[in-house]
Amino acid sequence: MGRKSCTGVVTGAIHIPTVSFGPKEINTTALAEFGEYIRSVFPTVFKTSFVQHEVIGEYSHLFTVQGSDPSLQPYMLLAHSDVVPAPDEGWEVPPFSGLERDGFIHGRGTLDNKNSVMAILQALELLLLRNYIPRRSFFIALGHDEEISGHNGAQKISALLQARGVQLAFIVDEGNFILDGFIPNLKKPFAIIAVTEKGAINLMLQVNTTPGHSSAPPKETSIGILAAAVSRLEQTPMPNMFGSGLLKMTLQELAHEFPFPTNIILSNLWLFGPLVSRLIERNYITNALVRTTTALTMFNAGVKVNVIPPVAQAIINFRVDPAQTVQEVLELVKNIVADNRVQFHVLSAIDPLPVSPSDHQALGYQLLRQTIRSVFPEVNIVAPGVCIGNTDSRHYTNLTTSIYRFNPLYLNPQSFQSIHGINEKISVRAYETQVKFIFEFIQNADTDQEPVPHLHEL
Ligand SMILES: CCCCCCCC/C=C\CCCCCCCC(=O)N[C@@H](CC(N)=O)C(=O)O
Ligand SMILES: [Zn+2]
Ligand SMILES: [Zn+2]
Repeated sequence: MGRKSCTGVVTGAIHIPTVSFGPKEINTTALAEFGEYIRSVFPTVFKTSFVQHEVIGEYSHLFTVQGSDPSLQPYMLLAHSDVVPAPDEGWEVPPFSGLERDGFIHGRGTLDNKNSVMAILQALELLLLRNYIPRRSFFIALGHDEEISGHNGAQKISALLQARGVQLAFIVDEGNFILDGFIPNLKKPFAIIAVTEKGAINLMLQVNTTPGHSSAPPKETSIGILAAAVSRLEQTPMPNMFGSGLLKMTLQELAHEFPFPTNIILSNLWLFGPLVSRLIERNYITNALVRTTTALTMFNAGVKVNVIPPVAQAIINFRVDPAQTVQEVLELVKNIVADNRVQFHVLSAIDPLPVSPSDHQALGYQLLRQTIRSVFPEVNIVAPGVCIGNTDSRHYTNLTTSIYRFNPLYLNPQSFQSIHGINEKISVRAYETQVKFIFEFIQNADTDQEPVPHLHEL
């Protein structure tokens, strides 16, 4: 390890404002500084002969850790160094201070996702310092533009590895967590490994009308027409897809942890499915698990107080349920808006990602499960699920069919709100446990043992 303490390295990382502001706006100075920073705090990683380091797309980092046994298929760990903006307002401590107080490191990126960047490199640094030589090769890919698409980071790394003929056994990225307090009546935490992620559409709606003097307004303006259209969309949720999704499987795995009568209800979803799906959609977080969500995120109109606005534009961010496609959602949207004065411009669209295997033979899934059981022995349930956000891992479907999105951290509804929100923080203990998790995971990936079917209680 360099000159800094275990958590000191995170503090320093948070301090560098690697903010992705908009589609093409990144803080290149901070990203370059971040590159220098990781070199200084993880010297062993950078000087080890069997660890190759490359800078891709100017600010992303690819590490190739050459294992001693070429017969084992390599895997890849992902994380990203950029963060979303964080204006000072509402924060208990300035978001880029990286202050350590009361057992927590505070600041933007402590959960999303500098914690993973630093924990992966720190775990590798510690292993190398102990002269550990991995058997299975692995890659570490640290994107620099995940929050605005991953086109210059993850996408370029993916293309480069494909050109080199690399195929991966599996990928582990950010995504789901060990969830605590999301389901009423369920006191115990449970780990969800996301085996797919929702799709996304950024749709711009635009209305053009003839400008004129505001003293004699027309019956409807571009703002009024557009406001009515977006309001219809907000008031008309997309269909509840509960019956067709992975969530049913997740809930069945959780069933026996609930007290009576919830355990019976969840074990008999063929009967109680409609009731359960109505309960799930009542909460805004769990609602995101049963349908395509509709978020009105931007609205622009008007040029002057006394001018009838010629153009009004709104952007809507949809997160597409894995049981639907982008095309299906766009059809539904057009039917809901039902006004041909409203133009549709799809700014970007991604279909939901394929479902990765989670059976007994799925190496990546089983290694995660095994490491969760070892590092978090109090967590009884590990189940596959859906990631409601998008991750850099979506750019790597050309290299593997096994993509798992899991952060080895506890998450409660309050900390969930801090991601992209205010007062994002990580406890020192949680960060140290994340390092331990990766430290063990890398070693578990080197064991001979193939995942073996485990016995089920009868
Ligand atoms: C029965 C299960 C209950 C589960 C409750 C759901 C709790 C949700 C838990 C974690 C979700 C956290 C999502 C993190 C995704 C982070 C990735 C991200 O921010 N991506 C951005 C950028 C992008 N690439 O588009 C995004 O906008 O999605
Ligand atoms: Zn992230
Ligand atoms: Zn994010």
